[in-house]
Amino acid sequence: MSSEEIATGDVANSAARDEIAMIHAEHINKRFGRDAAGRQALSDVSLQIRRGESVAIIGGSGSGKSTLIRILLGLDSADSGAVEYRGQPVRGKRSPGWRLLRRESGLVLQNPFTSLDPRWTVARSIAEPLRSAGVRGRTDVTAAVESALQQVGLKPSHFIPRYPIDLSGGQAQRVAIARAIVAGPSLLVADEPMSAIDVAARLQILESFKALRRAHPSMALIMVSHDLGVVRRIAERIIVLHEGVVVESGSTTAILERPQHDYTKRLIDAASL
Ligand SMILES: Nc1ncnc2c1ncn2[C@@H]1O[C@H](COP(=O)(O)OP(=O)(O)OP(=O)(O)O)[C@@H](O)[C@H]1O
Repeated sequence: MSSEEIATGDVANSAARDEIAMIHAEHINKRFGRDAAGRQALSDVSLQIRRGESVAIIGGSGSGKSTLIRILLGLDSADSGAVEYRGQPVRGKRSPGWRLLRRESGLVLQNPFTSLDPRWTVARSIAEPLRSAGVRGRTDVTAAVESALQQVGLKPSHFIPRYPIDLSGGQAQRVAIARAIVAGPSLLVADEPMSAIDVAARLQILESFKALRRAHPSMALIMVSHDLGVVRRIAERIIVLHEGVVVESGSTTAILERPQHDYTKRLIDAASL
């Protein structure tokens, strides 16, 4: 398809464009604080995420990674620029793109204990997105919860009755991942999913993500990570953010083995210390 065909932007082309970019973000700017002490968190960020691809967003602390993810998911608004999900605008909670994203995306955060309600059993936490989506049948919900637990390598009969307090950090994070994928999302977003987990359990989390990608080849994964070892194992493409600017992006091999930008070179050097 030519770029002219994509650029026409009519409804018929939305589906075609979806094949090319599931998420399409253009010229995103975001500033926190209006005065001189304010901070330009993102400057003119444009990117596309395709169906089924696995993309890592890397960058130092404060480079704008979480802000970018929040804007892509419609959880925060940009000052200027546009985000589309499957050809639909993501602009506030009434926008069609936001509604689609709410149904079709799952989010995994750094600390699983903040995303799981301590008063709820594992089964209830995992089932909650299904219930919000209107799935009511008890058998359907139980089957989906069990399947989600199996997909993250947790034995359903052991984990279904437990509460978060009975889980290790690694187990809790896998429950949080099960919750994020239980409704069969088209897009899974993970913001530093391993950084609060002890090193021994990180491999299991990584394996869970890899197994999910094999089981759901059309699901896109966006992962924010400081850990270039993780990024190398999970991502096909890397976007490098520095002070709110995309300084470089490309295939994982190209970025990690032949970085062009000094900042990327410094990140890679620091990771090998
Ligand atoms: N709600 C907010 N109010 C004010 N400033 C904010 C807010 N959220 C983020 N910032 C600032 O915007 C910049 C980007 O923050 P962001 O959290 O996106 O970075 P990050 O790359 O995810 O960092 P980290 O790796 O430390 O989580 C930082 O300077 C941060 O202090």
